[in-house]
Amino acid sequence: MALEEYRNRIDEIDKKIAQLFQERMDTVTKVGQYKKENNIPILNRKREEEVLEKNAKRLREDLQEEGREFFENLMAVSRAYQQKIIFNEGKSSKNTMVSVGYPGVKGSFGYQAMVEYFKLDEGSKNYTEFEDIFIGMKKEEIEYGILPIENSSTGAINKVYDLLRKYGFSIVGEQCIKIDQNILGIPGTTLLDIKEVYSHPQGFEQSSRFVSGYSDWRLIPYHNTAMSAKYVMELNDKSKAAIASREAAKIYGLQIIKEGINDNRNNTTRFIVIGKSLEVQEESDKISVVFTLKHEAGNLYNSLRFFAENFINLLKIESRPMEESNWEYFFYIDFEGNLRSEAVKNALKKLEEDSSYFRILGCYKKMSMEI
Ligand SMILES: O=C(O)C(=O)C[C@]1(C(=O)O)C=C[C@@H](O)C=C1
Repeated sequence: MALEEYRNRIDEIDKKIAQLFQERMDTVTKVGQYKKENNIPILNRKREEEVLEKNAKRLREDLQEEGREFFENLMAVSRAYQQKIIFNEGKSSKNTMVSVGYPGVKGSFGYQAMVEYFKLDEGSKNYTEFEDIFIGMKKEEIEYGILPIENSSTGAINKVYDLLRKYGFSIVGEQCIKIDQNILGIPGTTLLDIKEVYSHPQGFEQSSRFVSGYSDWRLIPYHNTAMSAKYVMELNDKSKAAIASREAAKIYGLQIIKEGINDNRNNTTRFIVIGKSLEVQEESDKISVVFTLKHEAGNLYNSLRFFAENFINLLKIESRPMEESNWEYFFYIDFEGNLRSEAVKNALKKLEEDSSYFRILGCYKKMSMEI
């Protein structure tokens, strides 16, 4: 077949796709209208996953990856259209606009987590410190915030646990991000040129094995890994380097001097999405609570017993010191379940009775990440 004939064939196919696209967008508009009337958010991650699964299976095996990408983009276009046509009329309908605060700058892991979770970066705002996100929520600058809570190599991010309790916002979702740490420098830098390295303390800690091999390097803690990459780009000096992601190298025009320096190949950070209030949905399958117990023998054992008796699977326990009383703690517990389930209601009722302080932090969809 000649090129001309192939192009004619493509034109025919595109004609059909264009008709179907228009039909789909008209239907998407109706869904958008329904969502607006019923105060339902545009993004429905569960539905999108179903659409992707269903349609990938309809395709030949060698086309499934591309098919997923096609439908992912198609739904991103649908969402943007719903936003434009329905939610943006009369622009200031603040409660329907998703605006999210993330830590760091573009290219930070917080930024990546935000894009993954909300599937967009419009209406987002960056903040330097974790606490600034909580303050931004309080001042109603943003509706949601996304913050790292735990890393698979270095453990809990204590500051975020403390802020969660201090500000009283709720966890409404979570997102895991695979973390890669790299040595970045201006083009032409070699490992031997480097004298000073900038990164977030987490960046140093996650790459401690590699970094310990260069005892002459001065390690300078910085607000955020991507911000250190930006700073190194601005310094434009071969003796300065940053530890940050590949994404940050791309955004700030830096060269990757040494790739994948994180000690743990499966280095993953779990982020939580915080909102003003609880958002319990049918598919929510994880709950977080914080409580304190009277300082008496057997109290923690007794409270955890309520979970075992109700066959509830505990996922994580973390303790944080109470500033006002030495050697007493706030316990943060994550467990499987939905707040509407009887077993969960039973366990929480008993736990609340036994606690001197008790708060449900959130009930949201658990993100499992195979490694
Ligand atoms: O089914 C919906 O809830 C829609 O709004 C439609 C649609 C789609 O394009 O298929 C768009 C956005 C949602 O995140 C999920 C799916």
